[in-house]
Amino acid sequence: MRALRVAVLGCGSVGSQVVRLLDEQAGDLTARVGAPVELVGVAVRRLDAARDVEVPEGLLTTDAAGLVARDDVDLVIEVIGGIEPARSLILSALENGASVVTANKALLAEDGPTLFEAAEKAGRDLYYEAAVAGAIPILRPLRESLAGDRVTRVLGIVNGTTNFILDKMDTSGAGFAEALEEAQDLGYAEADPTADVEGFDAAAKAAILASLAFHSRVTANDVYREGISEVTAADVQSARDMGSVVKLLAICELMPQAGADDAVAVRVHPAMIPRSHPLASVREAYNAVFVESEAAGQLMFYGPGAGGSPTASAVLGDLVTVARNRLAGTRGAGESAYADRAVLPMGETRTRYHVAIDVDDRAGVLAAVATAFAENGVSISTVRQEGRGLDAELVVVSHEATDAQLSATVQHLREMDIVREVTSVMRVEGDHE
Ligand SMILES: NC(=O)C1=CN([C@@H]2O[C@H](COP(=O)(O)OP(=O)(O)OC[C@H]3O[C@@H](n4cnc5c(N)ncnc54)[C@H](OP(=O)(O)O)[C@@H]3O)[C@@H](O)[C@H]2O)C=CC1
Ligand SMILES: N[C@@H](CC=O)C(=O)O
Repeated sequence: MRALRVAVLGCGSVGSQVVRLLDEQAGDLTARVGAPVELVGVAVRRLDAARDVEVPEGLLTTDAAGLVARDDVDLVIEVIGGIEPARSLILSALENGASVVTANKALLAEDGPTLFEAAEKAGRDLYYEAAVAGAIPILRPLRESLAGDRVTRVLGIVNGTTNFILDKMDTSGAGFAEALEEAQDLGYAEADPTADVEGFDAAAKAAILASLAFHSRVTANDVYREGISEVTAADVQSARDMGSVVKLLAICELMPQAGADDAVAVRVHPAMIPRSHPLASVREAYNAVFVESEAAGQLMFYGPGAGGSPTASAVLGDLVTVARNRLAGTRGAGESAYADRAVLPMGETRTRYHVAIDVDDRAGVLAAVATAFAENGVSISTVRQEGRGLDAELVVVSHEATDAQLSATVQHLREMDIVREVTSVMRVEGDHE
């Protein structure tokens, strides 16, 4: 029986675990695929770097381009990350007839269409389950299990590092900097944590989720993004006071448009959600994705969203599928982006705000604040006032309005004489009423 030949590009956190599992589970993989799976090369940047796995003699190479150009490679696993050389290597692998498995969310979100078109042209598979929420099977359910349903909303905690930081701030009262330091000490956050804390990683994952959920091409540029670096201990306390918790959410929604096809709105930002919401109980570095669809209703997928071994589990799952397809001479479902949906700008997205304001404690202040909301077309849901002597704190939660109306209201408040400071502004998701 001819073996399926696999090349792995990258042998870091994820690649080393892929190489380990290929060795440790060789027997089971042979049984599941229907042919032996043979590792034929592992491309890295530095041959002499310490590795978490012992790579078999003679397989390490710094010539990734040469490895993917070999005509005896059936399957290429790309776990280098970033845009280049990952994109060129994947394109070259497909052109040379190999099927590809990747965990590279940054590349898929930036230039997915180029990769999908190349896979289509080559008649090969391109699978990427590991790119969103690590070990959690979420892309296959969206692409296959829910293919007969109509998904209307996907709400996810898809970045483990920021969930760990926000959870720490919530449980210990720590500030952002202190919680980030702990995340770095524990190895969750990178030395440069920008992609995680500023929401770029979650935005890439949101683009991938939205593309699959709504059968339309959504790229990272279409995603409204705010990170968590501005979230303060006071914001987190404010959330606690109203029975809520702050989470960095990736929100993908189908938005009905009068006389036109539904548009999509995709955003990543910190938001307060009630503690009773299923996503509120997602602690530490765990991920969860909450899917709403017309026929199935509400579904939740939960598990470890990062780390070498969990991510390698998803990579190996794809490897088995792709290898079976290869043996059967078939292809998987491929991309399903038949709908060319408009992307709604953030200003037109409907949301709710929690606003905490430090005001002069004098007659008429509540009426003046209520007027500012009304003049911007925003209806108030709840108001809480606490007098503190000469000043008072007002906490207002709005009803749903467009994001543009809500941010204009905040600007209006900032310009009012009686407002000393707007101390906290955060979007609110889930039913607080
Ligand atoms: N880590 C995680 O928890 C998760 C990661 N992912 C994704 O998986 C992918 C890999 O991530 P991760 O394992 O953490 O990354 P690492 O930085 O740990 O590993 C990257 C690997 O790629 C190698 N490499 C870098 N540049 C080149 C090059 N030009 N040619 C050949 N090899 C190269 C490095 O070689 P060397 O070792 O010699 O430096 C290293 O082995 C990324 O796309 C990431 O987004 C997805 C989900 C979770
Ligand atoms: N940095 C990411 C790793 C997985 O994608 C995270 O923290 O979730």
